Order: sequence, then C-alpha cells, then structure tokens
Amino acid sequence: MSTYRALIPFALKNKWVYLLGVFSLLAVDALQLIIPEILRRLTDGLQTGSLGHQQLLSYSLLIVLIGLFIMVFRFFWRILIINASRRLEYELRNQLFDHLLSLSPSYYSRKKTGDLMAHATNDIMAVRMAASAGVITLTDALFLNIAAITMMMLTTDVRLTLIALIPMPILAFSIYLFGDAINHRFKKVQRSFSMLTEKVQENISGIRVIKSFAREDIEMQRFHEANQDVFQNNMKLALLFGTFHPAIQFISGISFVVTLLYGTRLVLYQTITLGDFVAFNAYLISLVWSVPVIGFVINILQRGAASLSRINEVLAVEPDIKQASTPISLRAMSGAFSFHQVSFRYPGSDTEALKDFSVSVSPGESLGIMGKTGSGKSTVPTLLLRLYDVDAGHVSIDGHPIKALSLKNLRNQVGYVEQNSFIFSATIADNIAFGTDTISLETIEQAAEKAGLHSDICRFPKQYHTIVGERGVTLSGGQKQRLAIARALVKNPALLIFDDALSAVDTQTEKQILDSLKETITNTTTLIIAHRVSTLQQCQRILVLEDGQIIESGTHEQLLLLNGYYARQHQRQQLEEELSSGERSATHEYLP
Ligand SMILES: Nc1ncnc2c1ncn2[C@@H]1O[C@H](COP(=O)(O)OP(=O)(O)OP(=O)(O)O)[C@@H](O)[C@H]1O
Repeated sequence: MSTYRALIPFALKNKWVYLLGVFSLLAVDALQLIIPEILRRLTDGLQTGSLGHQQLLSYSLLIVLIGLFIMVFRFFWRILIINASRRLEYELRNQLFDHLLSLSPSYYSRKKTGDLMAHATNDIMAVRMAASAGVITLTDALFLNIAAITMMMLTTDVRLTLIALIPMPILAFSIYLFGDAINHRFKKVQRSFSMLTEKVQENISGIRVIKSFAREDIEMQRFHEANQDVFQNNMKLALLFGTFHPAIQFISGISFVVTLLYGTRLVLYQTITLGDFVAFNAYLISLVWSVPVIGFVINILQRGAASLSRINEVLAVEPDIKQASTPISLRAMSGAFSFHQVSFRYPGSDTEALKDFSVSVSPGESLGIMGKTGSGKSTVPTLLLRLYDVDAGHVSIDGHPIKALSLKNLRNQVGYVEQNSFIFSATIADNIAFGTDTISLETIEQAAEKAGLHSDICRFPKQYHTIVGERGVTLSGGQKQRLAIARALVKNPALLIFDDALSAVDTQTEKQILDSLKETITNTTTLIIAHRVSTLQQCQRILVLEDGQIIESGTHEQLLLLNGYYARQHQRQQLEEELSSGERSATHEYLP
C-alpha cells in the first residue's frame, strides 16, 4: 500500500472534494440506518394495535423524506468522488505522456509499445477504480459494518448479534480466497487479450506483407488460436464468478438461518419484540452486503496498487540524455560541427557503430557519407541530434561541446530528413509545418517547391489541405521523402541532414531536387548520407565508412582517383544507368 504514497499530493490538493464526497456518502448510510428503526416501530405498533392513522402517515412521510435526502446526498457523493477520480486519471495520463516524451530513444528500443499502451490505458483505469470505487466502497462498507453491528447490539440483543456474526469470518476469508483467484484469472484474461490486440494491430499494419506472401491462412489460424485463448480464459473467469456468487449467498444465508432459529425463540420468550426482530433482520441485510464488499475492495485496491507501481516505475525512469544545468542557447547557429575520436556503441549492442571517428565540418560546407549498410552512417546524425551520448571522444557544434547546448535549441536548428520519416494523419500543410510554430502557407509552398513536391500536391483534390496517412491519401515512398525534405527546409535550419533521403526517387527526380536545392545547400552546412554517387558528387567532401571507421575521404574527383570503394560504386552505378537508358531508348525504337 506504500505505492499509494505517490498519490498523496493529489489527495491533498483535492482534499475538500474527497472530504465532502465521503461526508455525503456517510450521510446516505446514516439515513439508510434509520429505516430499520421505523420498521421496528411500525411492526411493534401493528402488533400491539397502538399504531394510529396519524402515526402511520408520519412514518410514511418520514420514509419519503429520507428517500429524498438519500437521493440528494447520493448525487453529491457520486459527482464529487467520481469527479475527483476522473481528475486523477486525467492528471496521471498527462504526467505519463509528458514523461514518455521526455525519454530517450534507447528507452523505446527496450520497451514494447503494447506495454506502454497498457500503462496508459488499463493501468490508469485500475488506479482510477481504486480512487473511486475503492474509496467509496471501503468507506461505505466499513461504516455500515460498524454501524449495523452497533445498532444490532444496542437496540436488539447482544447474544443474537454475536450468533448472527458467526458465519462472517468464514465469509470474509472465502471472499479473500476467491478474490485472489479472481485476480489471478483476471490477469490471464488481460494478458491474452493484449496478445490478441497486438496480433490485430500487427496484421493491419503488415497487411501488404501478409498479402504479398500469401500468409492469410496462417495468420487467420494464429488469430483463431489467440482468440480461443481469450475465450477459454474468459470462461474460466466466468466459472469462478459463477461459483463465487452462489457460495457467498449460501454462507450469508447461514446468518439468516441462525438469526431465525435463535431470534424467533427470543420473540417467543418475549426477550425481544417482533419489531426488534424485523429491525434486526434489516440491519443484518446491510451487514451481509458490506462484508463481501470489503473483500472486493481489497482486490480493487491491490489491483490499483499493482498498476500504480507499474506507472511509478515508468515515471521514475530518468532520460538518458540530460541537459546541462545552465545550457547554452545559440541565437544564430552556423551548423559547423566536429567529431573528435568518437566511439559509440548502441545500448545492448556488442559492436561499435562508430570507432575513433573524427571529422570537422566548417560553416556552409557540404559533407557526403557513403558506405555499406550497417557501416555507421546514420549514427553520425543520431549523435549530432544528441539522441544518444558518445562513449568516448567529443562532438561539438559551432565550437561548443554538444552536451553544453540546450537540447531544444540544438534540435530546432537541425533539419533532419530520415529515409522513412513518419507522416502524421494530418493535412499536407500541417505535416510540412510540423517543426515550426507559426508559418504561412506561402512559406510551406516554397519549401514544397524546393523539395520537388509542389506539382504533386497540386494534383491532390484539396491540395495543401489534403489529409494524408491512415485517414486520407496514401503518399508514395518518393512523395513521403520529399514531404520530409520540405518539413526540414521550412525550419530554415543551420544544419541540414539528408539521411538516405532521396533513395525512393528516381535519378531524374533526384537531379531536379538537388538542382532546386543547390542554393540552399551552398548557403547551409549540409550532411548528405547516400548510397548513390549521383547524390553525393556535388558535396565538397565525401567520406566512405566501413565498420564505423573512415576508409576513404576526399572530393568526388579525388575519390575516383583512389580507385577504392567509392570508385567501384561509381563504375557500377554508371553501368546500371547506361544499361537502363539503353533499355529505355530500345523500347522507344520499337514502339509503334
Ligand atoms: N537502435 C539501435 N540499437 C542497437 N544497434 C543499432 C541501433 N541502430 C543501429 N544499430 C547498429 O549500429 C550499426 C550502425 O548502424 P547505422 O544505422 O549507423 O548504419 P548505416 O550505415 O546507416 O546502415 P544503413 O545504410 O543500412 O542505413 C549497425 O551494426 C546497426 O545494427
């Protein structure tokens, strides 16, 4: 229960709401306990014949009045406590989401998305339940329990009360045991259900792969198996509930039987009146209701505590990348950067992605990087954006150690285009304007024009207001890349990074885009990562990487003279280009 300590600040902030809610709840309970007293007097009056019309009318009016007050107070406790618990859910969800966004990418490579989704949904719901149903039921049941037993003892008979209470410990213990088993089964149901949702999610996202590999039958079979698992776990839970309710009712029934046996004797021997016996039974109903509820409440609170401790665990994770206590914010960055003897290994990886890597790029210079897949090319921009910190060596921007810079300032001044940039389910204009706060449509259009996307957008039904992604138009791979380029350009960055950003466009389109970007590239510090020589040849300097190390370095012409990896790529790509243009002209010759 110490887990709940994390909620103390929230509870203190909302103490009046909770206190008023609990007060209204107790008022409802207290009013409910007056009813057996009225029943006692009515029965006794009827039995002795002393109940007049006037008295009957007063009692009836009192019952109606009590009913009205119960209605008002019930409304208040519901509004107050449910409102407070919903507010807790709202604040906790905001806190969790804000924290998740502050965490570094390495955290996301360790954690499953499904688990994080479960924290944001199921776990927060379980905490809300504990803060609403848990608090309400615990207050309600404890008060009713104590009040009913006290009233039974004070107004009727102590011995009869003690006898009626005999099955209660058995009842409480059985509820505890059942509760434990129910909890266990419930977890299994949840686990199998989250596996099922993950399956659906994966199948929907990977529908093209499934279809192209004709794996529908296998996937259907796997889904049916997962669904069968959910069904069986639900049935086991239903079986447990099915046994639980009749068993509880049976055990509580024993209380009524012993009350009937001993209570009627007391009435016959006139130790208590018939009215006492009726009132006693009415109190017993409250008591029998409240005991099982305490068992349930313990479960709700336990489940809430388990969920809250999972949420607390996430909230306790510190971001790997921490900003300096007094970070430097550069007003106008030149984008110049340098790596000095940098070595870096991704968390959990055995091999170094960069080894003793050094390069220095001056303001406005354009650097190209080429290399086999996995040679460490994308690691360079990853470190420049400070998504990870280096293991050895230093990275600096504009002469400042990267760790001294404000993270926001640094990332705001870098225009980074990945090979597979994420496109949001929003309009094209919103997607391009993503990295900026206020921007005119005209600037967006200029960026799209430079990225070679404007004419494509003009062909869409709503042009820049066309929604793309899941809810709208699907963009081709090349269009997505160009949109990502426009998104980077619109920021007017000091450092522009293209990481395999033109791989999905043909060489012709690539040439057009590079031509229109010529001025931007000349005026901005640029890092271009590519496999194609045609993308890199205009760069002032080109590096070739292998296993995280530089194996060749120079201008296009110098690298050709080296006759190494770069020159071989150049020859091969030229040959491919000649072959494909030969094929194109041959096709033209034979066309009618
Ligand atoms: N998030 C990560 N976690 C662990 N290892 C990683 C991660 N990202 C990359 N690596 C590893 O680091 C090495 C360098 O990766 P990097 O992405 O820099 O290569 P690359 O040259 O850009 O490859 P490609 O041309 O295929 O994009 C590879 O061995 C890769 O498996």
